[in-house]
Amino acid sequence: MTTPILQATGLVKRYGRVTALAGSDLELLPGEILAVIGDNGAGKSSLIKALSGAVVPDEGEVLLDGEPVSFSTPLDARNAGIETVHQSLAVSPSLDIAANLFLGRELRRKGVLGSVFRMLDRAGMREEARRQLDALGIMTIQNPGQAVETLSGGQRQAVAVARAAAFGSRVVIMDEPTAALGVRESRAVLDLILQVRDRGLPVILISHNMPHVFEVADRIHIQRLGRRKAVVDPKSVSMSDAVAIMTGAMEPPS
Ligand SMILES: Nc1ncnc2c1ncn2[C@@H]1O[C@H](COP(=O)(O)OP(=O)(O)OP(=O)(O)O)[C@@H](O)[C@H]1O
Repeated sequence: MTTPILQATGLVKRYGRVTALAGSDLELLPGEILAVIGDNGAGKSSLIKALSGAVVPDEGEVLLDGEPVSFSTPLDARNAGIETVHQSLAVSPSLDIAANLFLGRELRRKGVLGSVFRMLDRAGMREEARRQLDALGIMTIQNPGQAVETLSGGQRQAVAVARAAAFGSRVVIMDEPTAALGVRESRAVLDLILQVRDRGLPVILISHNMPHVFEVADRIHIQRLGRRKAVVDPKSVSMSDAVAIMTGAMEPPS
């Protein structure tokens, strides 16, 4: 059997009396897009937060490439190669695209200018940003020096996805990346997600949008009442059956 890139077993997360995760498992295989679907409150966000270091689970284990890991902060997860694109976009509108791509890990100038005077290598960052955006085929962005506040919602989302793709060395997690987008912008972001996968990075995609999920996912993890209820193959399960399993109207196929 292939070793999952990212695996969670028996995750429990309680918030006071609410149990958000009641022993949840998850497996992300190399090179796949794993969609995570579930009704409101099923524990999707809590699951993703536990995998990305945003919450520390009360119980359970997370394995990265088969090795146990414990993330106390999102930075721990990032340092381990797990990049997360959150629902509320963490882009800084007044900064330009290149600066956004490198937010928190800016390139410094070589020599004392960088090491002592902490001067930023702006030209280097723009060049690298251009390279990343080109690699992801975001041709609509002409100039990496453009301020993010002048971009459309889809272009901003593309910048966030590009950042995750650029720095996520092992896993990219996307929480509702198309939720706020129009048809054309959603299309561009879905294409980006496919490109990230095709470049060899596995992706976890949380979405309520069933057509999007069925279009891009290799497997679909169905979360229900804080647990993984089933994993289904979008090629052999219909959208209505997936929704029925998600809401409890139908038992998953054994
Ligand atoms: N910080 C918190 N404090 C208290 N309860 C919380 C907190 N975060 C989540 N919960 C509760 O945990 C349960 C699972 O929430 P979670 O956000 O993980 O579900 P979800 O599947 O992502 O839902 P949605 O699709 O609505 O975003 C819910 O009952 C929620 O109210």
